[in-house]
Amino acid sequence: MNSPDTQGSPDSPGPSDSTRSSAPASASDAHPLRRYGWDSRVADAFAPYEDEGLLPGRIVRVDRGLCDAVTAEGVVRAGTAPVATSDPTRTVCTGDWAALSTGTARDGSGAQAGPGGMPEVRAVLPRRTAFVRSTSSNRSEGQVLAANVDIALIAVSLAEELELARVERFVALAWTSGARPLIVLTKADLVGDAGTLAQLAADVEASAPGVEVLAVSATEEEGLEALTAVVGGGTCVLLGRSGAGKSTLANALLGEEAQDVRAIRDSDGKGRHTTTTRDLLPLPGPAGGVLIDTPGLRGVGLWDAEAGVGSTFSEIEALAEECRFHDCRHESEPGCAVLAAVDDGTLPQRRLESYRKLLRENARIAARTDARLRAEQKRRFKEMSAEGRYNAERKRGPRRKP
Ligand SMILES: Nc1nc2c(ncn2[C@@H]2O[C@H](COP(=O)(O)OP(=O)(O)OP(=O)(O)O)[C@@H](O)[C@H]2O)c(=O)[nH]1
Ligand SMILES: [Zn+2]
Repeated sequence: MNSPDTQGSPDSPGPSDSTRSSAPASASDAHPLRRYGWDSRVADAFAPYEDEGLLPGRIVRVDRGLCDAVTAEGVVRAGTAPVATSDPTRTVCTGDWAALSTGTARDGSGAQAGPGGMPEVRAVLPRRTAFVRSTSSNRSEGQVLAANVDIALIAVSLAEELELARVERFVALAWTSGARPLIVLTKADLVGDAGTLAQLAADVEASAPGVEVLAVSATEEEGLEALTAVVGGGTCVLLGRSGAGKSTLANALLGEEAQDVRAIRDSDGKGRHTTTTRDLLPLPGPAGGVLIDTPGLRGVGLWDAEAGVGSTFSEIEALAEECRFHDCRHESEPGCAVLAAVDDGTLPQRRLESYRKLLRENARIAARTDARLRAEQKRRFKEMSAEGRYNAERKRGPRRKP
């Protein structure tokens, strides 16, 4: 689900926002990018770049060598050469916060734009969270699909039999990214009675300890208010199998704005040259927030997901603490608390099997990955997420090119 849009669209901050921008960019409340997720943490991370006359922006779309970023001046097309890297986990991606040179900074001190006057991404701010997928190439590397996601909405259709292992897989993916999973049971109108609905929700809840579960019906407009309240203000993505109702949910969340945009596209068939798609769309409503829906994200696979799998099966990990052997594999070891729980019926056999399967899947992907490259990526990712990294670098001097 992508909504095409033109530059300077109605949902980009307009003139009224620019007049407010006489306040310093670090004042997060009234910031023109507030509805795109600007908060005090982003403001702090951006502060040093503001001193350089760069503009903050959030990446709404990336394609080869170029990106679209929403800034206080609207959507700008920018080059990404200054932040180019051979590490696919570090390439600029949708959802990233960036420092841009546009040559038109408000106070006139704007850092020069790149070749040909093209705005450029000069730096990518540290990511809070990231969805990374394993690429299908032999030399497996992680490829980052979306950054700074707060909530992963996992659409699970109630129109068909629940596949709990699939739900667990998506939950593991969400935890791995650093985002909070939220399970949305879709098509609740197709469930016969309230008792059945409650039972289905309970089954899902048991498979996702600590994860909120909401039932909605897009057709009956039920549960949408609760969902809107949860996602409002944050950055969310949609995960779920084909037909789970993701597009329908996206439309419901995006509201009339998205439909208006679609109407524009439909009126001229396949779209105009001036029309570009966006992978990051603002949510209507007072709280703001955005929905990221990038190609590939919906079908993302595990990558370096061991901890995420652990969080998904937290009750198994807790039981494992009680196993006699520290390195118990919960297969046939004496004194295994996990197997004991299966025996006495407190842990469903299905759960244990699902846990093993996901760990195996993750291990397979890890084995495929060049170990050295992976260690390097991991180290850099840690670095990137470390708060205050930028400031530390400033004190140390400029960063060496990788
Ligand atoms: N009855 C009912 N049907 C729904 C509801 N939400 C979605 N559907 C239907 O379910 C089907 C699949 O919905 P989509 O939103 O296209 O699902 P999707 O997850 O985006 O599918 P992909 O694009 O293949 O990934 C469509 O025929 C929808 O009309 C609902 O709340 N109630
Ligand atoms: Zn054990």
